[in-house]
Amino acid sequence: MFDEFLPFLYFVMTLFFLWFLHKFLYRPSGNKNVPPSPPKLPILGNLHQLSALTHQSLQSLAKKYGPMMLLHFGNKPTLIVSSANAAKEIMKTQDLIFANKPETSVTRRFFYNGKDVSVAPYGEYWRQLKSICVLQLLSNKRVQSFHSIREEETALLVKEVLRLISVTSSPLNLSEMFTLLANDVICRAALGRKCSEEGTGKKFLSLLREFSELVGNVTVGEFIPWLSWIDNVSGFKARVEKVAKELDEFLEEVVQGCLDAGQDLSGKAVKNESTKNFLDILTTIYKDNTTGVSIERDSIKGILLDVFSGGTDTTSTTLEWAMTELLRHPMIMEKLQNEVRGILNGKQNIADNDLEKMHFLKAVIKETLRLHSPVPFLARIASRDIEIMGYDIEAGTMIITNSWAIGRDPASWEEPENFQPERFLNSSIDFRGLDFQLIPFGAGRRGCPGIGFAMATIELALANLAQKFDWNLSNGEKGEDLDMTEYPGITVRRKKPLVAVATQYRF
Ligand code: HEM
Repeated sequence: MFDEFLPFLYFVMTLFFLWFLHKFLYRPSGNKNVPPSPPKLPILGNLHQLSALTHQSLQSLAKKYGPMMLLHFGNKPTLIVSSANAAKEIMKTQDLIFANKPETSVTRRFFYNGKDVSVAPYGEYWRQLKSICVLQLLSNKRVQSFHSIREEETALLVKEVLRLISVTSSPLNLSEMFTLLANDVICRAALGRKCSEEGTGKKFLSLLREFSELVGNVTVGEFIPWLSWIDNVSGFKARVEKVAKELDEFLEEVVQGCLDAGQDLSGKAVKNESTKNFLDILTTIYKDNTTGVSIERDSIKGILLDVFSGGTDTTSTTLEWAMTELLRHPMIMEKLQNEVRGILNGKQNIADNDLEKMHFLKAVIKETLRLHSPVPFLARIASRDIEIMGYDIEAGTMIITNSWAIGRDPASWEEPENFQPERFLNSSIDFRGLDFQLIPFGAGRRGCPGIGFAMATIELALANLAQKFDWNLSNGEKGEDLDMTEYPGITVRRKKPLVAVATQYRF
């Protein structure tokens, strides 16, 4: 009889021991002024208070505990930042102290132990990689040089809509189309080829999907190290290993292929500057020791992975939410169509200088990014003890800035939950990292270098869809009934794909 109770007794004793350990390890913070915290549990800390849509849970908690609150993810102290002022302290005033990003065993494995730009530790090598991204891969001039890629891929999107509406009256799956567009534009700019059309490329795209899922996964072992054996038993670590190995094989092959093909017999580069893709540029820097910049082979692969992981889902998600909001607000859609059709005056090809004049289009995109910041969290690590807004933050604390919540903060925005692009028409507020109430691309040293590239793709696609088609929801569904449920991940997409009915606009 007693034997039957033994496991239970062990269980209770283990819990008691862990509670005791916890009490011992979490020393009181003395006379330090720590930010407010919700009550936490032993072992779990505040993890039990988070839902799968973590940005929403953290927004709710911040309403109660304030714009700077200290949570514990397992044993990791984590400062949650939910206001523009606090974000400015982290990413502008004290940017240097918070220039490092947190690493996990998964990001270390995928990003070549920090040899890429997005998770590399702050320092001279990272600065070199970032300047390659800003000045060479994603400069305005380079973004312009990809104009024909954007034009051709957007024309294919329009052609596909025309084809589908000529053969079926079923609604179109816009989510799928935006994913294809974003993948094809980035693949061509990065590798000079379209991954969606050939066997190994298709496999690469499916590996990238798995990669996003794995990187976005919060595993028990990351926050409660002594439970990391669960990640082994569940097969998670084996999956990471398999996907990382296969991604590396693909990237290694394209890098070697470029190194083999990139020179003529005299050793000169075959391509001229205006036709170079990211891979050409990175392999040239790798081979050429005369520029004073040298990068490792792993960094070529790491940066390519950064560009794919940072540039594809974010772009397609922005398009998806923009069209969602336009379908929910037919008057705003009409205003956009009037602007685009008026400026183009029957002209079919949309040039960069046409887009420059489309102020309402730009306002629609800004408003989309305010309400639906595709990457809801900006992560940093405090490199030393520091006081922020009167609170003491310890070295090693993880900082999560909730850019999604800041975009909806009533302290910064009137009627924050409403989609009102007009709010940006007579306003200088922009998303380039200077106005902290709108930071979908982050800010400071670690801010996104791909803003120009992303905007060029998004503006052209949206302008074409608004000019060439009229749009409705399927089955007479009303805008206000459209399902807006979000799906968790590194980028926050719609849970259900966006489907809509298009009618060709006759000029
Ligand atoms: C709508 C589209 C996009 C959004 C919303 C977006 C958002 C972001 C965000 C939030 C960060 C982190 C910034 C921070 O922590 O302060 C980031 C970093 C980054 N993004 Fe983007 N991004 C987009 C498009 C792109 C594109 C098209 C590229 C490249 C072609 C790109 C490349 C990168 C890279 C390399 C980083 C890492 C920078 C670093 O750590 O220094 N992104 N992006």
